[in-house]
Amino acid sequence: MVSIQNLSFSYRKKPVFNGLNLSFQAGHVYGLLGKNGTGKSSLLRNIAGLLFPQKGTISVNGFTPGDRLPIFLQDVFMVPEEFYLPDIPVPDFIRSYVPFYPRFNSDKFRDYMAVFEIPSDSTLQNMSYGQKKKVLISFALASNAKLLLMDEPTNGLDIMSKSQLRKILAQALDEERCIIISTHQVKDLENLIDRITVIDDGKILFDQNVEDISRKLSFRFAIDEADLADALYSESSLAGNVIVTPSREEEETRLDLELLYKAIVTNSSKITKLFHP
Ligand SMILES: Nc1ncnc2c1ncn2[C@@H]1O[C@H](COP(=O)(O)OP(=O)(O)OP(=O)(O)O)[C@@H](O)[C@H]1O
Repeated sequence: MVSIQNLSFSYRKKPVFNGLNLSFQAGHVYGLLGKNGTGKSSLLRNIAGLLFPQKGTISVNGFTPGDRLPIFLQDVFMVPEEFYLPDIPVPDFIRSYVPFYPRFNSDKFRDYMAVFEIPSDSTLQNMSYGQKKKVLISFALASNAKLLLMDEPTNGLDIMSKSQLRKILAQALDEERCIIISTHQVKDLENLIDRITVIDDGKILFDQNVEDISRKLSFRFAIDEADLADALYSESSLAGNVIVTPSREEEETRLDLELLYKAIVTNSSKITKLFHP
């Protein structure tokens, strides 16, 4: 659905990407991870056609985002970290924005709002940041856009709302849809993301399916000193040393995204070798 080839992008004085290659397929939820300032938001904005590459190409459903053709825009929805919504009643907001999304589904919008426990006839003016975000996310999903770009969607959501969001996103995913989520709050989206892409210093540090990660890596307590010494990453906790280590045969452990991320950024060469022997 999204194909990025040889992308170079910089702000006036700040190079962000130089020759980035990456693709995103329909039917998946991608977790885009990376340190502050590595370019996650800039990448999402390039994909949405809000920023333009200096070199290279981006193709989304066969369109070049920077052309901003209406037929492209109706199939892409970006939920940015910071956003503005007008101080108007929700029904007026819907009436104003629905014409841009011909496949918008009002019933689904009401369903998502109900899951988030926000009355569909309320007013944006009286809402908190988190409540407005829920309206925007409900709109994004109900738009039926094939590509959903979400920048830190769980920021500002309370604990219950985070699980409501996971539920809604899981419901909204189908084979035609691709959801790319940039986040630091990996725990919030565990069990939802099915491919992890880590960007570091403008490059792809890691890009693997959760299934392959679970097959190749194990997340557990160290058995003894030797086990600890062999680990790709370790962290002490009250219950013992937690480690990320290559899986032994037929060993199945629960993927811990936070530990995985730490292992990737601290020991990327060994992890890369494990996935690309
Ligand atoms: N409008 C801008 N003008 C100039 N430089 C910018 C602008 N926006 C971002 N940058 C710089 O570009 C780099 C990438 O920023 P970006 O916001 O894409 O990173 P990020 O990975 O999303 O960061 P975070 O995790 O903190 O949200 C950073 O070094 C940042 O300082």
